[in-house]
Amino acid sequence: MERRRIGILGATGTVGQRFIQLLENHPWFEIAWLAASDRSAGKTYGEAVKWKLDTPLPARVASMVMQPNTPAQSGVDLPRIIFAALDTDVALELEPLFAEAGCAVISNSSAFRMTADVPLVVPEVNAAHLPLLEGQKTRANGGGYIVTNPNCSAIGLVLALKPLADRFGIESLFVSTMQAISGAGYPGVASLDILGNVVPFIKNEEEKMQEEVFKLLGHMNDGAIEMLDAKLTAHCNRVAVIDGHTECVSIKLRKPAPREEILQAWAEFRPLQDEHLLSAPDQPVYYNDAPDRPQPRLDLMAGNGMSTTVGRLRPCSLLDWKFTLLTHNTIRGAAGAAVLNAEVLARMQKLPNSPVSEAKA
Ligand SMILES: NC(=O)C1=CN([C@@H]2O[C@H](COP(=O)(O)OP(=O)(O)OC[C@H]3O[C@@H](n4cnc5c(N)ncnc54)[C@H](OP(=O)(O)O)[C@@H]3O)[C@@H](O)[C@H]2O)C=CC1
Ligand SMILES: N[C@@H](CC(=O)OP(=O)(O)O)C(=O)O
Repeated sequence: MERRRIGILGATGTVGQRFIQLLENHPWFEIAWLAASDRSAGKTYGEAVKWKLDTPLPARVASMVMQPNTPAQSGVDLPRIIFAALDTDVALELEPLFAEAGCAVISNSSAFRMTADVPLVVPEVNAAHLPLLEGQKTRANGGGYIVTNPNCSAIGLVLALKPLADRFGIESLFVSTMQAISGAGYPGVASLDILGNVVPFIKNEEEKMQEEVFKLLGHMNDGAIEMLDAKLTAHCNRVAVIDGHTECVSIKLRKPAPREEILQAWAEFRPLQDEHLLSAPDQPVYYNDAPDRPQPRLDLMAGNGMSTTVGRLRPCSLLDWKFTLLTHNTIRGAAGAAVLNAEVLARMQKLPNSPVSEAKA
């Protein structure tokens, strides 16, 4: 695979830092451009960032100069692949500018997830939706486009649901989340609000989970997404955990589903196994049969943070079955998901040329 220059927009934030950690030694991508707010432009990355990860900030990246955050102002040769980790209101304004400038914008934000011609993708679940981006390329003329990954709670949920949807069909679903504080970005939730506490509200989260799951599990029909026809209700809560979103799920299926067949559906769910993608975990849904798992402290890094761990499958007296799942919100739920989307686009030869040899500085 030819190595490509990439940029990171929102590089100083919680998700931006994960991008740096995941991409610094990535054999297909080279970090060549960084930008965030006007507060950061002109500083070195090391000066602009409050590095919060438990691996060292790479020295090469620390010395890079943060660029202005619009394509027209960029001082160095703009890469044509941009990983974006911006707040939604900022993404609404900036992401289209980069797409119109001919960039593939691989976005984390919710700004365009539900836009009809923007793919909302988890590759194991709905890589078949990626051709939607062709409609955007026609409009923008420059060959740029936006591809999005879902809300971090929706990602873990659809990984566990997809094998069940395919084998048994989903009729209705109840999900209650316990979401880590890193999901709120930095500095996020005040320590006085969250320590020793649970906050039963995350703005817009329940709405996003409810609508995104239907698009993710929908089917392409005549060039558009036909949403999943099911009922879903979500309760979203913030808990005093640093990383890792836990979700308790009760589900009603359309066909009888014996326990062994559900476990088999998860175990056999390896849709990307022949694609040789660097960030794809061998086992996207890992079932842990211990009675008290999954737990954020113990199961967070399954599949290098890219697997969803499921446990506690048991009958539900209201619906059919219930289980618990855990997903790393800033890796599988954010930066890792976007990197995997880019790897799939690279394999499909849908990424613009962004050759390393053209780098100016
Ligand atoms: N945290 C998580 O688990 C997940 C987050 N997401 C989504 O990813 C996006 C980023 O989240 P997160 O990293 O947590 O947020 P943070 O608040 O930690 O980081 C925000 C980033 O955006 C930059 N920024 C702020 N204002 C502007 C601006 N006007 N122009 C350009 N850049 C700006 C900041 O730069 P500066 O340092 O200069 O202020 C910073 O780099 C959000 O849309 C979020 O909803 C998605 C999935 C999971
Ligand atoms: N809102 C999520 C993080 C996230 O995924 O947000 P968004 O859907 O805006 O990208 C959380 O607080 O944990």
